Amino acid sequence: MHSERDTLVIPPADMAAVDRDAADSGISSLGLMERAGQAVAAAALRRFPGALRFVVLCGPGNNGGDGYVAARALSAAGADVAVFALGDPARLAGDAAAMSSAWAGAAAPLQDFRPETGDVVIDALFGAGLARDLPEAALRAVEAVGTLALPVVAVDLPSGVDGRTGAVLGAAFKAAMTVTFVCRKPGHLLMPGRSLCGTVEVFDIGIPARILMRHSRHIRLNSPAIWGGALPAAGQAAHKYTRGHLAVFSGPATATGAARLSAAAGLCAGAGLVTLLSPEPALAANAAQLTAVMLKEVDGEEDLSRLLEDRRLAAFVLGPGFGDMERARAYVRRIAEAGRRLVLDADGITAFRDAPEALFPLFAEGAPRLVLTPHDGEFARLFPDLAEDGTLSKIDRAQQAAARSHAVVVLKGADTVIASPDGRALVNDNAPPWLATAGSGDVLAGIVGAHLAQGMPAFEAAASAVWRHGEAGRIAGEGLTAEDLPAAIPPWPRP
Ligand SMILES: NC(=O)C1=CN([C@@H]2O[C@H](COP(=O)(O)OP(=O)(O)OC[C@H]3O[C@@H](n4cnc5c(N)ncnc54)[C@H](OP(=O)(O)O)[C@@H]3O)[C@@H](O)[C@H]2O)[C@@H](O)CC1
Ligand SMILES: Nc1ncnc2c1ncn2[C@@H]1O[C@H](COP(=O)(O)OP(=O)(O)O)[C@@H](O)[C@H]1O
Ligand SMILES: [K+]
Repeated sequence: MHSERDTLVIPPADMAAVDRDAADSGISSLGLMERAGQAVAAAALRRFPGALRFVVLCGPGNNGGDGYVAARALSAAGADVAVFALGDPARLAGDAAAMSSAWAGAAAPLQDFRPETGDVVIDALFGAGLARDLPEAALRAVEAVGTLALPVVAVDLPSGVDGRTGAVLGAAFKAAMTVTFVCRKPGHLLMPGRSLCGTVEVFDIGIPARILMRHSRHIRLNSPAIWGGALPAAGQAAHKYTRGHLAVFSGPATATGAARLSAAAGLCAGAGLVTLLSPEPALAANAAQLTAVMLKEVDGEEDLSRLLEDRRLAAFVLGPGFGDMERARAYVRRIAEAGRRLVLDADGITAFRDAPEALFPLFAEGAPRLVLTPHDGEFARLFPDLAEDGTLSKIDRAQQAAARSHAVVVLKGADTVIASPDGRALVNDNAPPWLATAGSGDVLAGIVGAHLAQGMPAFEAAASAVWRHGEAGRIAGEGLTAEDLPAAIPPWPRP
């Protein structure tokens, strides 16, 4: 399990501030670079002991500086090393210049690099400072290395990956492993960057936690270290109502399965009771399929109002297969007015596509009570301007959406981001690709609902649900269908 420091995610601009603070407090930046480059060399030797030659590609900034240290360390370990430089090494400045001078071997121009089978490439062209598309010589190197499928060890980030957004600038190396320093950067976690990093090793080069914390902006890797303590303990005396009562709205007779998936997941995720609220025409279809999940007819606002008199109904899931947009909006209003907690998914989100401003004020008061679980398409319906703004990272988008809606936003995908209106954001990395299957999102909504019903704060409820959903995907394995997921939800992780 991660320690809290292991979960830190710091964007490159804030890392630059960390570096400045470290220097101001008397920490030698040259020493940091030495440790960074040594760590790269050690990792490369460990992972590729049979390399015929290490080819170190050094860029024009400090990432290149790390490369020169790695070249020296690999050479000192007896390996065959060749260095190729982008730009004239004589024009390097500061620490990178010092490390280039300390490299006793030659540095040929990058244009002369001809990869050979058996090479292991150390990519030290660009890291945190990449500011625009890769230059031509770097693009050619990426292509040549890709053609021979040579293993790449990336220093800090695969060159071409934007450390802030995970976007590819022109082209990028596809690394077998990435050795980064101090903590993860968003580009290691956000797609497509994550898929280009290979295994990520985070190396502590000795920057004290007090400096890191000063510049960390509440972005973390989603991990039980963050929310493990958020589940209220079920004492010996617990009964089903103390474990929370979740209600899930069913769709019409022809579309009941999605809500049943949510309900089943809610029960498996720990809600004491789950009731499916069904319109009259869908009662028979639902009744034929349910056992532990209870069934109740709710066919209009009056039925719902009566139901809301039962204060034990703590949390609701609305959206999976729901279908009726007008009724969705009316139900959401009732639930909000009754002060209940709501997971709004799928059709429940789409119902507000033309009028998101009608949704947000309903849940504006007090601690967040609304959890929105959009995929990218649904997100664009509620937040079209944020979806279109190409300068924003996925983390930025989720954070701004959460602040605007006063909801916890779960922006789904391979790199699901969970954001709170108070600015906290988590990036999830445990979901296997085979979770992308019809109905998988319905299961997630049910898990979030179960956590809300148990009284967890909305952010922790959502984040832990995303993590358990990812674990369930791993446990159920490749080839799973959404129906396999509820039974695979792992127990609550105890630290
Ligand atoms: N605390 C830490 O984490 C530590 C970090 N360390 C290391 O420092 C690295 C960050 O170093 P960095 O800031 O010098 O940035 P880096 O990526 O080398 O590139 C900057 C240069 O590239 C240039 N440039 C940019 N884009 C370009 C393009 N497309 N095409 C052409 N040129 C382009 C840019 O020029 P400019 O944009 O100003 O014209 C500038 O000259 C970090 O990734 C890690 O490896 C360690 O040493 C130890 C401690
Ligand atoms: N490539 C992927 N890797 C891992 N998880 C994914 C990937 N693509 C989607 N997911 C997850 O699968 C689920 C799909 O939900 P959703 O898009 O609502 O589909 P559905 O409506 O069919 O249930 C989400 O939890 C999402 O985060
Ligand atoms: K790099």
